[in-house]
Amino acid sequence: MNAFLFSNEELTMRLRQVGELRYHDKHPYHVRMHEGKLSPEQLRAWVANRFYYQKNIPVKDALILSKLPTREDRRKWIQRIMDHDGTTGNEGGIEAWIRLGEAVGIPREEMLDERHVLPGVRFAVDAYVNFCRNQPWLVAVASSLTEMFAPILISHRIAVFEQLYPWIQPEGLEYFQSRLHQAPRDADHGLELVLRECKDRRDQDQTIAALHFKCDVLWALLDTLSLAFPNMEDER
Ligand SMILES: O=C(O)c1cc(C(=O)O)c2c(n1)C(=O)C(=O)c1cc(C(=O)O)[nH]c1-2
Repeated sequence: MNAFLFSNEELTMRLRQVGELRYHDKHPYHVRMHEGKLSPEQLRAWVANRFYYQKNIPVKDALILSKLPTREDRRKWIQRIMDHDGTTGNEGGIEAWIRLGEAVGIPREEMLDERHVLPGVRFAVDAYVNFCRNQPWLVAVASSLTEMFAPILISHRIAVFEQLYPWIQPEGLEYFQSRLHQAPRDADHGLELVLRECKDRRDQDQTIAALHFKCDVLWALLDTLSLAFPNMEDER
């Protein structure tokens, strides 16, 4: 069976290919965002619904943390939870996302009580958390590897928000600024674990499938938003 094992380079390339084909930067909702074409209502809907993803990230990271085999692995992974939940002196990513909400005009309590979260978004995000709960840690870690593709998208998003959505208060963009250094670090660690732990071709295929699944989660989130907040041209 190991005669068919991919080299580390080949596996890395195949994981990257999943992103090239299926990452959510190619979804029409994102494409329109980056063309400056989302209405304030559509952009607010994206921020309020993505909050449900953001608040669940440290939950799924805690599930993965509980399965990691060594202290060294857990010490690195725990940083993700601190990045999102915050620590003394650093409010963390969830708070930063709430401030992004305020910067686009969503009151804090409306983010916290989840009144804008659509059922399909809830199902997609819950599926991701349950995937990480139920799958072996190698597979769950592989599903986080969309972070390999996030920095380019996020750096474009910062420029797009500044230039094409000048009504957004600039303080709101701090979340994205911090992801620019956090995401590559997380992606490097996630990839290191995957390359280290894949022992046979079945493991490798499962990691590719996990990344595929995760791209579907992100895609489903945007499909749900597109249905609930269609473009005016599509309505005619
Ligand atoms: O804004 C984005 O497009 C985007 C995408 C992703 C991603 O690809 O999963 C993450 C994030 N942001 C993000 O901010 C984040 O903290 C994050 C954690 C994870 C993960 O699966 O562990 N993905 C992402």
